[in-house]
Amino acid sequence: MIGDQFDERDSSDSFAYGMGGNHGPDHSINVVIRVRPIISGQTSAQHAGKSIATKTNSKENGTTTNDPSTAISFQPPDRFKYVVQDVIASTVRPFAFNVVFEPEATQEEVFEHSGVKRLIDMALDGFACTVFAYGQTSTGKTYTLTGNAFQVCRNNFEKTEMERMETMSPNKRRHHTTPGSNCVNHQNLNSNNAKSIGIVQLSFAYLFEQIKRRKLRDKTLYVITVSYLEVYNEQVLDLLNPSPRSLNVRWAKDRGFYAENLFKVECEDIGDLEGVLEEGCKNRQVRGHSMNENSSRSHAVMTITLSSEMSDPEDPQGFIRKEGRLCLVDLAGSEKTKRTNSKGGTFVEANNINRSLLVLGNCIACLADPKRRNGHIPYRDSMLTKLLADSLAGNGMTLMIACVSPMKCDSQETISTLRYASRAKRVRMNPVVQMDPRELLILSLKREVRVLRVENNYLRQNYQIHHHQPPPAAAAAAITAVNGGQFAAGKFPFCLHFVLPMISLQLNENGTFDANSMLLSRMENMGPNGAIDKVDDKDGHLLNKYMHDNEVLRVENVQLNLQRHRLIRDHELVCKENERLMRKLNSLIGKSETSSGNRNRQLIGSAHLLTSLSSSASSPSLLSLVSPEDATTAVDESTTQVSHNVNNVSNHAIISTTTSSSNHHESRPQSVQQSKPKEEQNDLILVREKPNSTTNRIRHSNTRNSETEESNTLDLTIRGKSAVNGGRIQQQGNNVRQRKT
Ligand SMILES: Nc1ncnc2c1ncn2[C@@H]1O[C@H](COP(=O)(O)OP(=O)(O)OP(=O)(O)O)[C@@H](O)[C@H]1O
Repeated sequence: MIGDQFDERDSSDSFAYGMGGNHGPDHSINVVIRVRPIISGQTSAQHAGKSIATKTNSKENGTTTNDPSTAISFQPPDRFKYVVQDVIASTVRPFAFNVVFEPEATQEEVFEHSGVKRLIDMALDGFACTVFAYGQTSTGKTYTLTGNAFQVCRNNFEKTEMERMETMSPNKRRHHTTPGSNCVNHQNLNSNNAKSIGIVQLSFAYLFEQIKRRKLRDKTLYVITVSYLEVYNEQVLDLLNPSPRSLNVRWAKDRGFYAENLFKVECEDIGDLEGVLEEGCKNRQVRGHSMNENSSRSHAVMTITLSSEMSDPEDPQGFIRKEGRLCLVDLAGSEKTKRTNSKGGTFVEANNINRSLLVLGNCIACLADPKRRNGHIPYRDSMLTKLLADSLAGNGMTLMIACVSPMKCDSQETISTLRYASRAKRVRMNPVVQMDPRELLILSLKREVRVLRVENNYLRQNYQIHHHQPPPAAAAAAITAVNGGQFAAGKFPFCLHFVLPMISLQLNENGTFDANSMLLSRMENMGPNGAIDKVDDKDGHLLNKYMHDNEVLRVENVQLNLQRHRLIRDHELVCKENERLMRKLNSLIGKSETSSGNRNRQLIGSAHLLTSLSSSASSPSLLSLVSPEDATTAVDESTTQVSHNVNNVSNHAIISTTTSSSNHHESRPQSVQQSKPKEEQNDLILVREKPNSTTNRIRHSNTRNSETEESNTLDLTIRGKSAVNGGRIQQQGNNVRQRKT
């Protein structure tokens, strides 16, 4: 094997849950290459001199040389690159893939390192996963998927059938139908060499191993159902229920394209699955041509549906149900009819195969092109692309195993297959867990209830509301009012008309109501008639419970939010009022300055303090952290405190200058203006040391004290904005200096 083990980068955790609306991270189709060995018989005259050994390379003196006879060679040190000789154009074409299986690779190695195991794990987790084998005829697609056990058995069976038919009368021969699955049974399969089984059988074993492990680990229970169909000459035939009538392919919004009336078999153990595989292989259209004596003439699609049920880790009474899917697709090989010598029926089959593979190529080309990806994709041009539409661009994960021949004579086809594969590598996938819409709704409601509870607690804490449950009657009344009377005592009509009114309850940050995107997407997923109209008793009970919790919390949260907005508005009004008062104060100061002189300078200081207080009170940090009510109280308190401090400043100043006055100890900011005696009017001059400094220095000088003839200066340092934000002004003792001049 060249390259790394298949990229195991993602765990299912990284994917989204949903029904297609919920988008997870982008992933591209994974592509691995398998080079078939030269098989006995190919050294015939047809291939003589053209066959090649794909033994990769040899190193001579540190440089790499490739065997000139090989069509495919690998180029160390870049192990992921290899070149294919284009015999006709006499050039080499470089290609790069993450994983390339050399001819010596065993079936087990392919299974281990191709990434199939990871896809099975994802399917068990609820994703839709697809493995498909693509390539020219006779490159080993069927061998890679199912080994050669069935081919050997089929040959034996066909031989004995021919012999029996020859002994029959013509009339009997006409009415003779193929017997059941007697030719290939479980014993047959096991009696074959283990190497001849393919990754499908290995997948079955791994699947049951994992199911057993999960059952023990988290008590997950799985129900496995299998369907098996083929697309033969553009007709869909059921391989488990053979009938000359083909199945119709229909399209539904929630399912995409699907084959109508397809037979599904429930499988309980690995034997059942292998029986289904045998039955399908036996009924599949196979014919020989000059390049492959067992050439598949149809595209075969086996779909294993994995319905799981596990207990919800977040709700001991609840269950999570998912529906994963594993699709195993063995495509018919592209062929040049000249080389395969196809005639008659085989020629028609070859044309149909080539045409459907061409349409598949066109779809891949569209999906791989970022400009065309979102435009029209021609899925409807063939039955194959209709059935693979989901695997190509749906919400699952896809692995392409591109099989190529090592022969030089096949180099053109090999190059074309590798181009195809390179293009497929660019197709982006969007894995989403497949869940029943009803289950998904329950899960999303549960999550919503949890989120609403957190929000509710937060709001209660912020607004210091201590009762934990809203009054049920009030809440129910509120819900009834909001839902237009359709809420009836815990019983919810579960359809669109119920969901619609809930949308009107969503309140955005601006205080206006808008639609809830989650609910909208839920509505979209429900389909026009409300796909979840009917609920059974158990689910109905759960749904009612979560819907009820959800509604009560939602209504309560809306009320709390309204309260919050009202408080914010009140707070803003208080701030505006403060500003208005400030302006009034300033104008009063201006008017009285001429008449009152120095006394009013003191008020300027107060005004500045109030201004800064007012701005700090309306700061967003305060609003966001403290409830408006608290904030308002804080503003009031801080105003009072500032007033006190202003007063104290004033008093200190006065104490230091006019020691005889005692009235000032009781004075209030208003009284600073009104009741101060004239002879005690002091100068309060606000001096900024630096224009942007946060430290303001208040210089106080009494020039009016004519009695003592003293001019006292008081320096007060007020901690600037930060202290003001806290609603306090701190006088720093060290910075209070009295100076006698
Ligand atoms: N890796 C391999 N090891 C051994 N034998 C192989 C391998 N790959 C293919 N073969 C053999 O090559 C022959 C052709 O393989 P197979 O039928 O699987 O090709 P195919 O691509 O499915 O062809 P078609 O498209 O015509 O159905 C078979 O006899 C098969 O046993």
